[in-house]
Amino acid sequence: MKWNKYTIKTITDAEDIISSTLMDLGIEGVEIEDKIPLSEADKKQMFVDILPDMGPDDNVAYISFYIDSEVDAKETLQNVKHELNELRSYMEVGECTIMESQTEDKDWINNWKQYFKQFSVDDILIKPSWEEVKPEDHDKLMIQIDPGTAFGTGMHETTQLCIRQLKKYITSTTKVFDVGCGSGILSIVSIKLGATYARGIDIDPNAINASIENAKVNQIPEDKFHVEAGNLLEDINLQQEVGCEAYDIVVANILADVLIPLTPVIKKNLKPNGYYITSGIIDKKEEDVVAAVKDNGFEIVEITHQGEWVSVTAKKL
Ligand SMILES: C[S@@+](CC[C@H](N)C(=O)[O-])C[C@H]1O[C@@H](n2cnc3c(N)ncnc32)[C@H](O)[C@@H]1O
Repeated sequence: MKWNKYTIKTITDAEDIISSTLMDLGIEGVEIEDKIPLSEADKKQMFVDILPDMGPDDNVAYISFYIDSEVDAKETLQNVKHELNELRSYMEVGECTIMESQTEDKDWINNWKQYFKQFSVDDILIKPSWEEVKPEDHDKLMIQIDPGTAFGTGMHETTQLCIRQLKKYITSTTKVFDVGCGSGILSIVSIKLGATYARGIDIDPNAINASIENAKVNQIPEDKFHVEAGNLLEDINLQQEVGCEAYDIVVANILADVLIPLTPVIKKNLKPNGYYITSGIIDKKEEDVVAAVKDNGFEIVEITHQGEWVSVTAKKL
């Protein structure tokens, strides 16, 4: 299916009202480009730690929407122009010119799937649920993942760093707490490696559905894996509910800026001598995380690297 792309040039202050006006006109999904830096909350959710320099905010914003090229867009465009003129009568909306272009043939929701191919982390095969296992991989430990819109195909360096550390410390009696579970990949790998139980939490509600579905596809028994939505950093009830000194391993693949304040919380959840496996740390922030971990009474066991990413594994003393 080909799509016509319509891009409105406006100003940042008018982004919200124009977006909701477009939605009121039945346009589903808009794309906004501007130079406003991401908020701290956006950065955590999107797993972006260090932002490219975009230059100063020039107050210009572009709002794009898409219409199936086979559908007559004349009436919709007339309505859009009419509503933009209405807005202009009582607020500043900038130029509000509309540029038109045609996009490639794309399935916006599923397009990323062409880049997710099966791959191995040592002797663990991680494959999209829609691919077949190649004959040469039949003796590997197989994990099937469909992350949907949650984070966690396993292809990211930080996920692989965590998997390699989990392999070193999981035994048949290990209970794992997977903080920021995303697709559930680290919990599923833990149970497949022999852990007796895994508990996942994530602030992203999409992650919960993805984790439940992925656990089913990987035949994880229901009593071995529980997952729920929540913010471990801010929800004190959740911190207590997940259990004090309840886990042999806490794995947290989250940004350094979240890991640092999360470390004293996680210390309470870990059993004495338990392992704290972290990643999501960009190399420039390695020292900050190491310092926070040591300050909270952990002993650093190992620091591993892949590309520009770092994993710090520590033991609760
Ligand atoms: C990089 S992803 C990791 C996903 C998966 N564990 C993996 O290794 O591929 C980080 C996840 O942490 C979640 N997250 C960020 N801050 C959190 C918090 N305070 N409490 C719980 N989850 C959080 C995000 O929503 C995101 O799904």
